Amino acid sequence: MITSKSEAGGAVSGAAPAIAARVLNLINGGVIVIDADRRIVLWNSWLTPRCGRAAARVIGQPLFEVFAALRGSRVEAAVLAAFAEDLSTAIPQAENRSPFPLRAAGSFDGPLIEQAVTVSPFREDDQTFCLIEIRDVSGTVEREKRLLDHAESLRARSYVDGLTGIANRRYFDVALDRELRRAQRLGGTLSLLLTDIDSFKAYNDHFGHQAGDACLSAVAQALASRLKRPADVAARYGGEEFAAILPDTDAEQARRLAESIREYVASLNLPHAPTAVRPCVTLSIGVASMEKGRLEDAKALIEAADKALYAAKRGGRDRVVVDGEA
Ligand SMILES: Nc1nc2c(ncn2[C@@H]2O[C@H](COP(=O)(O)OP(=O)(O)OP(=O)(O)O)[C@@H](O)[C@H]2O)c(=O)[nH]1
Repeated sequence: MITSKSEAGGAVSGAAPAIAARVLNLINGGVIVIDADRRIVLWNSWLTPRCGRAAARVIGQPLFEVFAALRGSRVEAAVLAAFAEDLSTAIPQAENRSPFPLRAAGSFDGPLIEQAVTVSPFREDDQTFCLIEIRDVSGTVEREKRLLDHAESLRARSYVDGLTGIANRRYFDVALDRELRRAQRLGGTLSLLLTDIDSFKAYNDHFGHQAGDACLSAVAQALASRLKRPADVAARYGGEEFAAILPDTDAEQARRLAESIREYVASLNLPHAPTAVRPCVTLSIGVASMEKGRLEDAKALIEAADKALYAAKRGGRDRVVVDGEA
């Protein structure tokens, strides 16, 4: 076998030109070489079924006439930099994912292939050429998108209470913190309701735990359905306790809303255990509102609402108590 040293120091056999031509057409990606006049001097067969043009039709043609869509694109800028400044460029995928109008092999109207494109200048026989490599990254992009969707759905699920379908405690903590800071920044108001199903132990003991779960779901839906503003948040705070975050709502408005929730749940007439205070499921609700200089952080607000809730329980249940009125 005849071998000689290549420019880069690799070994090249006498059969190299034939092998190189064969390999060029076996490469799983597009390879285009253009000369300083931007005319195509090399075109591999990967490109043919993806743009409907064989080498014979494009060799000698100006690249930016064959692909007019490339005019003004990052590819044109990279080609300019290659010839003018001897710069190689890997075109960031975030910018234009499909700079060349290429489609899946044999498809004439399918979606464009997502591409990773690199542009590299080189010199041969005192002339400058530019190598353009195109890789089909549609599969990688699709996998990336599926992973992102999956991560997003996991994240969303991590904020939802599995039993009732409303927001969970983790979401409540994040939302209360965010809304408190927003209210302080804008000088607005904010109220918090803490709600507890009355004598729920008796409910479970009488009807069984599964019926208890169904009752929790029904109360959660009832609570969520009474909150009409987009920024309101209904959350399961713990076992049989629920919370409502009410931005832009003062203590009096919050009391009225709490009363309407209490009345609505009572009106559902969900049968309760014989030992409960009422024959139907009822709620006790504690209300606390943020005030300037008082109840400004989540901990203080929750404690105040909890104290009001405790007062509602002590006062006989099935009632609303506003912080400070206990
Ligand atoms: N079915 C069901 N029960 C739950 C769940 N979480 C908490 N509980 C029950 O809720 C009941 C709460 O009981 P207590 O805290 O004693 O209060 P209560 O019986 O509601 O009485 P008051 O709050 O004083 O009116 C307990 O029996 C818990 O087991 C749940 O996810 N499903």
